[in-house]
Parts: sequence; structure tokens; C-alpha cells
Amino acid sequence: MTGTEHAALALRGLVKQFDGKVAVAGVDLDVPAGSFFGLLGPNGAGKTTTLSMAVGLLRPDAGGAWVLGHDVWGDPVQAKRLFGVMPDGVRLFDRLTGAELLAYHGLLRGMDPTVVDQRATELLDVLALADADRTLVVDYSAGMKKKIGLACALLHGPRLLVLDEPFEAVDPVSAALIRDILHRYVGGGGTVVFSSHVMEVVERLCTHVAILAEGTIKRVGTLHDVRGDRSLEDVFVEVVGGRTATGEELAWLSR
Ligand SMILES: Nc1ncnc2c1ncn2[C@@H]1O[C@H](COP(=O)(O)OP(=O)(O)OP(=O)(O)O)[C@@H](O)[C@H]1O
Repeated sequence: MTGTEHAALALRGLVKQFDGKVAVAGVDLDVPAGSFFGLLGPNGAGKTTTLSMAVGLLRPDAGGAWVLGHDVWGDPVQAKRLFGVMPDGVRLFDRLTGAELLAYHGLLRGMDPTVVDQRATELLDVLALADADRTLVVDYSAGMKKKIGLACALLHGPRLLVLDEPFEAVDPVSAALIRDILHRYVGGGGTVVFSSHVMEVVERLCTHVAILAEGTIKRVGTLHDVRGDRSLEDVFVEVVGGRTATGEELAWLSR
């Protein structure tokens, strides 16, 4: 489709309904190559549904997704070489150790086993998972599961990373580690797009932001464009709306 060649990820007219209820109502988005892109939205906004359609995990009712010009749904083999995904809820084969899981991912991607071995050792080391070499992923903590998910997404050296809530349930030390790795990845020419509802993380990391609410993109642009002179939280609350407490509710809680 014209106009989708230059973006690292281009979404056009994505729509998804579940049981007649619209979850994503026509999302158009361009994630510029080399950007650190935050997809912000409240609970239930449609972030996971949008990203799942963008990476070929959930078939859209309408619309499509292109990665560096390659059609994710029309030419999945070529497109899937170019990106790595860390889905939410971490759907991993968790009866394996971290090293085994990486070896399995490498095999699935048809990678040279020596390269897989070398990269897996490096990734487990950098992500501070090397000590857990005998632990099954099912027994990992939530933060460790995020980290092994990120390692799986990085293993084949993708040009785009798509991460659903990468900082959810992650302690500050692991979060800092993940941030560092993502920064290095973008510094080296990669593109990251991730979903979050944590303002501070997005404000700190991202060059570009989109605010998704009720299944549509409400604001999009560079962090500066979207935020202006205000805090991202102010803009987010204004865009997404929400009730303001009058102070009279829950009066029975005060003594
Ligand atoms: N498999 C499904 N079946 C039915 N409804 C679904 C399904 N997946 C998502 N939904 C609905 O679609 C809407 C968008 O959900 P989605 O998970 O994409 O939002 P989200 O922005 O990722 O939310 P959160 O931040 O809470 O993870 C919600 O109303 C949700 O209940």
C-alpha cells in the first residue's frame, strides 16, 4: 500500500470487534524508523488488540499492517523476519529453562545453532538471567518472564521491536536494565514500539507518542508535539477524560 514504505511500522484502518463490541475502531499509525514510540492508553483502550493485529497474532476485521514496507498479513514470512515481539501475558513455552527456550526460538527461526548459543549466553548474561540456568520459565518471577520474553524477541536481531506492556510488574532494577537495553537498541538503529499506561516511563523514554482511547488514536506525534509545555499526564487525562471527584463521595470513610 502506498505511504507504508518508509515507516518501521504502518497501520492502516485497523478494526476489530469482539461479539459485536468494537475494540479497535479504525487505527491509522506510522511509527518512524529509529523512533522510540510509546502507545499510551487507559485499560481497555485497545492497545493489546492493536499491537496483536500489527504483528500477525490477531486477524483484523479490516485494515492492515506493514513492517518496513512488508505486508504483515499478505507476506508474513518476510515481514516476521524484520521484527521481534514480546506479547502481553507472556505466551511462552514455560516448561523449558531460559536457555532451552532461546534455543527453541532460534530453531524455529532457522538460525545457525552456534549463533543461537552465543547470542543466548550473551542475552542471559546481560539480562541477569544466567544464574537461573536450571530454573524452568514457569518458575520465573513476573520480571524474569518479561526479561526472557525480551531476549526471545531480540534473538534474531530484528529491526523493529513490538513490546506489549514491557514494564508491567517489573521491579525498578529490572526495569532499568530493560530500559538500558532498549536505549542501546534504538541507538544502534533499531525501532521500538511499546504499549503502556505508565506516563513517567513513556515521558522518560519516548521520542514519539500516540494516545489511544476507545479504540481510536486521539493524539499522535513527537513527545514534544503531544505534550507541548504541559505534563504528559495532563494531556492524557484531558484526552481520555475521567470523572473528577467532588469530595463528597465516600464521606463515610472520614471520621
Ligand atoms: N479476546 C477477546 N474477547 C472479547 N473481548 C476482548 C478480547 N480481547 C479484548 N477484548 C476487549 O476489547 C477491548 C480492548 O481490549 P485490549 O486488551 O486491547 O485493551 P488494552 O488497551 O490493551 O487494555 P489494558 O491496558 O487493560 O491491557 C476491551 O473492552 C476488552 O474487554
